Amino acid sequence: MRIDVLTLFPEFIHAAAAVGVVGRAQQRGLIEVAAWNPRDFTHDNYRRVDERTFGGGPGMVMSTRPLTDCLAAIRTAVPEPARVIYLTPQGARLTQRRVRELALLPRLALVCGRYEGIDERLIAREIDEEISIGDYVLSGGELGAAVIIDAVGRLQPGALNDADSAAHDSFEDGLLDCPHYTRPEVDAQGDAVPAVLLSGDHAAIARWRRREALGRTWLRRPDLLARMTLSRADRALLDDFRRTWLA
Ligand SMILES: CN1CCN(C(=O)c2nonc2N)CC1
Repeated sequence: MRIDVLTLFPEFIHAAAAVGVVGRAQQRGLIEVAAWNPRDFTHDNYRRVDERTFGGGPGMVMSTRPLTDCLAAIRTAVPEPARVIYLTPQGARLTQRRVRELALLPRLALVCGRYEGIDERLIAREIDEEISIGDYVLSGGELGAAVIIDAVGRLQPGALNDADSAAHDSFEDGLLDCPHYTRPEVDAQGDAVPAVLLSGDHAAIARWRRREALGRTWLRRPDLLARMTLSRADRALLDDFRRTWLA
């Protein structure tokens, strides 16, 4: 997969994509991340990339001409067409389901706005999809781009090894992840690892993990549970968790 990022801060994108699983995926040739700076597509002495907004009021808007020329260069950089995504609070909230769909595409182009954003006509003309990473306002789209690069990059075949398995990540099956424990078995405060995890009984461990994932989702994100149709076995595990929790 190739991801092109239009950003005034290429160094941020390169740094975010160079570490961890995504950095390793790049080294393995599983993903390619390229950053493009619209400032390189300006033609004035000051390399201006912002303009005043029509209608007056505070805030600037990113200049359209450098963005248009930068996007044209991105589109023609390689033959593969890209799905062009604009990061914005006005976008659809990013979900793991959408991440899994985006991870299957051959190429993405992520447009990172700064200031008040980009001209609405540019959105209508150039943007395929608007995505928000959450209901809060950031200073630019770069953090959203980094989120997409990481979430999509780690799902590329071969990116994760067993230690990083995405199989039981939160949201992968609609549920939050179960709790995790490592050494020591009993910590300095005297808190012990749940005995089932030390039992070697893999079936019991799997049941415990599923029960905890169901219970944690019920407690923390009932909205996720409401969207699910639980199997008879899951309903029994959740009932057991609820009985214990409410006892
Ligand atoms: C123009 N700029 C405004 C701030 N911004 C965001 O707050 C944002 N991006 O993605 N999810 C978000 N929330 C990016 C775009």
